[in-house]
Amino acid sequence: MKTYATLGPACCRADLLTELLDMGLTGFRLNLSHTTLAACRPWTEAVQQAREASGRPAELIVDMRGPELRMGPLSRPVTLTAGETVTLGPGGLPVEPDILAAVAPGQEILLDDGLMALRAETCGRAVTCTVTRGGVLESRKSITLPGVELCRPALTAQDLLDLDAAAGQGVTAVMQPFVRSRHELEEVRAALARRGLEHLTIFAKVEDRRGWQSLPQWMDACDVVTVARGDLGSNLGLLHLPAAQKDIAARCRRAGKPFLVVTQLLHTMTEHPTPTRAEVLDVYNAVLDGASALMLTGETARGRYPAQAVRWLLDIARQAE
Ligand SMILES: Nc1ncnc2c1ncn2[C@@H]1O[C@H](COP(=O)(O)OP(=O)(O)O)[C@@H](O)[C@H]1O
Ligand SMILES: C=C(OP(=O)(O)O)C(=O)O
Repeated sequence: MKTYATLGPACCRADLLTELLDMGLTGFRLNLSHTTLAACRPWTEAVQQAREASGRPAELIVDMRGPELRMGPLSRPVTLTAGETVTLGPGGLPVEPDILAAVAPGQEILLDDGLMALRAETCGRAVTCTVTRGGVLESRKSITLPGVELCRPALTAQDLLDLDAAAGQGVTAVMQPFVRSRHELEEVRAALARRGLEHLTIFAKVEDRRGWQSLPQWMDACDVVTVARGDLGSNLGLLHLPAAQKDIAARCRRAGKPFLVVTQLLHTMTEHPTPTRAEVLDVYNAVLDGASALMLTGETARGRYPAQAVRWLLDIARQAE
């Protein structure tokens, strides 16, 4: 079983990363939706120090921006209260123009993997919305328009710059968001080949219905299918996520394809030192369903108990195996 932890302010110290590798963690993921590779040099150096201190190779996966929809940067968190009106776009919260153009009145808009929700009221260059589920919105959180699909390139200009820096920063794999066709994976492979990085592993994230349904057409063009339950849950509706995960697992098993399960595996451990029974069962079941890899996100990137979360992940996986 391969196990990964997402890098973030809560864990990026060489001594802690070494401890995680010594426990048996396979490697780390850097989510480039929140940063650039160049800006993370101190973190990638900490990974290199941990490799040397532990004597383990430690994979380093960069998760590209790709076609994923994100809120723009915020200088500080914004509290959204149910019932209030909020503006997206010029004069309001930063959102890219192609997202605003795709919104029609009545559209549901989910923020931060569905933690918060809005309903679009009036649309134009800016979109006014009613907050239907409140919360605290932080910088560059995910934005989902259920049922709407934007046409975006597989790799952003920043992704290409990040790939330029990959060889010099010890990157071993890329994770491509919102894969919906072979074509996108071929673009990623070509971008890697142009940089002499054809040896990098490609993880392909299933994040919406089209990605799920087209899986048989593109599965063999990646190395590891990734069940990205954050966006997949928001796009399908949370109630449809279990069937989707089971179906993807079954298809991967039949094809002999490795697959990774990620997001909220041990979410409670972001704030608490132990997981819930439900989380322990979820991880155990993912292993029984044939997952070849598991990945923590916020638990290690920003949580209070990164080392304990990794310990639990490894222990549950071993117990299941
Ligand atoms: N490189 C980073 N720099 C700062 N904060 C980060 C970074 N990566 C992750 N985080 C924090 O950890 C949270 C959980 O990580 P992740 O699941 O990868 O992000 P998201 O939920 O936004 O897709 C992020 O929302 C962010 O608050
Ligand atoms: C891991 C995921 O991707 P991201 O953190 O980029 O939303 C997910 O959607 O489950």
